Amino acid sequence: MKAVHFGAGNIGRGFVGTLLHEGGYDLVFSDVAAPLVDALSAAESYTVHEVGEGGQDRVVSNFSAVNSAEDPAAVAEEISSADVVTTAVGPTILKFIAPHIVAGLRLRPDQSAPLQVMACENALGATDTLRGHMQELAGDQWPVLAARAVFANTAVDRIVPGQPEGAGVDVTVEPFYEWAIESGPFAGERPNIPGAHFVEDLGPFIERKLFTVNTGHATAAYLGAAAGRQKIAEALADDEVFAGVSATLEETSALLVAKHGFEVEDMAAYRRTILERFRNPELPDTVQRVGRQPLRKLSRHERLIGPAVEAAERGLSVDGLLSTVEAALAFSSDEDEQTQQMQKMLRELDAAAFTTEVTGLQPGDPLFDRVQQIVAARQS
Ligand SMILES: NC(=O)c1ccc[n+]([C@@H]2O[C@H](COP(=O)([O-])OP(=O)(O)OC[C@H]3O[C@@H](n4cnc5c(N)ncnc54)[C@H](O)[C@@H]3O)[C@@H](O)[C@H]2O)c1
Ligand SMILES: O=P(O)(O)OC[C@@H](O)[C@@H](O)[C@H](O)[C@H](O)CO
Repeated sequence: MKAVHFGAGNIGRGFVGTLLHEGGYDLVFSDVAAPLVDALSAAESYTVHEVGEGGQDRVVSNFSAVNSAEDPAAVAEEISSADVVTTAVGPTILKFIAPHIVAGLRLRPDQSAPLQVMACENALGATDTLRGHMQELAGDQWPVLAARAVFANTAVDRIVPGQPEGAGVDVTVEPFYEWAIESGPFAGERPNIPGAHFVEDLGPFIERKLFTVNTGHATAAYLGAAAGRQKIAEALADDEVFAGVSATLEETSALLVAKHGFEVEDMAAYRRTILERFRNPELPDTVQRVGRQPLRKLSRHERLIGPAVEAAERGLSVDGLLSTVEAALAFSSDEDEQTQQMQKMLRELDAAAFTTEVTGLQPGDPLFDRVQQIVAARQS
């Protein structure tokens, strides 16, 4: 069995690649970072160090690496004979992955079992987004190519921080993981991924993950940065940040209970587990990594505005979520392009234009006025 995985970064090596390896797949990593591809090509194995309670080392082997920028033909060739394709590149990069999968499907023999495609990104319906890009590219050929693949949305959860200098291709991760995959598309022939669970309706799972783990994480990062903390664990040790994260997560839990019927006690237990994960003192995770790309995180269907709009429509509290939005606007980073772009937009656009462009909220939407006021206050 063979799996081609796009994005050999933190979660790619530290989670998706690890589980695919443990499921018996020969792995082909595809990335555009030449030093990373070279390092993987030169390595026979790498070690995933799980740090924190119950953590152990896991060794990943039987992999190769291809640079998709330098050798797209080799990537297409690998996909033509693969069983599974996964991605962990970031939601905005999926449009650059689509041409490779389309090229691979063109080469794929009709009698092959359908290629199983799963985008493992922090976004609602990421695989649907990838398939949409592919369909657009394939044009009239799409019905033929689409018959050669199945597409399943997934929700992946494991905190994989940025890796320290000199770690090579080894990865430090938390012991916890969860991978939920839509079962419907597979018609019985599911990929062999130990520890993954298959669900008929992914909607509640991905929203529970994105609007709890990622909303809470973003809140810890933005409030933590405002309080001068560098590590996520340090941010959580600050009583005010902790109170802010807890308040925000109570709001998203109330929404998830109302919308999907999760039990109140189950959501409380889920929150406790997540807060413990954030507090893991052995995990070198930073507010800079977790707060990266604030324009994506402030967009309409993402972890802050997404649940805030739905909570407001139900008459639920959104004060905590809006405090996180306020802190996000103050976020600064020397490394992150989007953060600098956000600061530039705050300087150049008026509050109404910024609110519309960044959050997707329109005048007349329930939260538009409150968000616009937060933006205006930031600009004054
Ligand atoms: N790190 C985590 O804790 C975590 C957990 C769950 C989900 N995710 C999601 O996984 C995705 C990746 O996150 P990450 O933390 O691993 O980021 P990362 O930056 O460590 O890895 C992304 C990798 O994608 C590569 N890449 C960029 N453009 C590419 C292209 N066109 N083709 C092939 N590879 C390309 C980069 O070179 C990099 O190696 C994001 O969507 C993120 O939200 C991350
Ligand atoms: O990857 P992002 O930028 O969408 O979000 C940053 C973190 O919240 C995220 O990477 C988490 O560590 C991860 O989603 C945990 O499963």
